[in-house]
Amino acid sequence: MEVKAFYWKGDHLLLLDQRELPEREVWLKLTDHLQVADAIKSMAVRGAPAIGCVASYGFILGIKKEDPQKVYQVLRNTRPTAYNLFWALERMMKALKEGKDPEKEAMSIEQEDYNANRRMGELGKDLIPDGANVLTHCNTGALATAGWGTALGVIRSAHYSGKKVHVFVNETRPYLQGSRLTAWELLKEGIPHTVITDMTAGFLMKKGLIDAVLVGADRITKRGDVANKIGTYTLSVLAKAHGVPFYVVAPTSTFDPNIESGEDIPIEERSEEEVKSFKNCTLAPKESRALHLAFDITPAENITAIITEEGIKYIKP
Ligand SMILES: CSC[C@H]1O[C@H](OP(=O)(O)O)[C@H](O)[C@@H]1O
Repeated sequence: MEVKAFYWKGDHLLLLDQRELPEREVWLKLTDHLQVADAIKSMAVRGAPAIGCVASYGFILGIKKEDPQKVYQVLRNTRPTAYNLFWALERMMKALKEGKDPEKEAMSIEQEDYNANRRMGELGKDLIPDGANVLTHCNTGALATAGWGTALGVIRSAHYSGKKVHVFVNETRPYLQGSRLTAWELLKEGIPHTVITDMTAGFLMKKGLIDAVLVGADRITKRGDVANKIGTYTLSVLAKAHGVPFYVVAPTSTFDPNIESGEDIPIEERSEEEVKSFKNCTLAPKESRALHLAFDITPAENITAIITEEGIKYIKP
């Protein structure tokens, strides 16, 4: 059975609490938009496409009792970087204004995202040679989307096409989306993988042990700059220095048509506490300051290709 991050149940949303993985599978029953907003803000659910889908269902729950504009704003204000959130909420508000069934709209958003992931998997799998060692950052799998995944979806598709693919999984401090979530997904399906600390990737590239890097995206600008999990930019510089192909995999719902340069993308800054401790484990003196930028910007010049459900855009030869 495929991994799912959420299930819409008509009058509530069942959400897998990703803060509890990999030790526990805890499902939250969300019955109003405030609970959904809190789940997004606290990263019980995360991942640009998943956030868009879940916010759409939160919008349905909210407008049963609240003014749609208020509901829209509450959900919109949860996290500032992932464009899919705004794209989905604008689509829901438009559907409402046009007299369409909002529940059908939200379910279409979910189904379209899943279909896009499968399509990107089919397109992207041919870029992964049989026997390849690939590196991925953060979590871009079923937990970050409506299912299957974006970058991890390409890796899944390559695996299920019969190719031998091994995945180096960047742990991705501080939330550990890689070591906690990507490894959990890959283990469930028996896809070979090795968790590494974030600082290991460059040395593996120098030793010729990485054949390609595949990452997701939270927002992509008109010129092809990409906002993604913090550490992505560093990986892109290392990949460029070592001649390793660097692929971004994202549906068209991640593309922001209003922004030219990545410098104009708002970068979420999260609590210092999330850097200085993890699940009650102290990682730094409580008196020390910490800087917690949740995303960074990778310039188009560092990207080999962007894979979308509409095709593969080669940024550079
Ligand atoms: C399939 S895109 C997932 C994207 O979202 C992640 O961020 P977060 O876990 O903070 O929501 C990361 O940037 C991934 O690439």
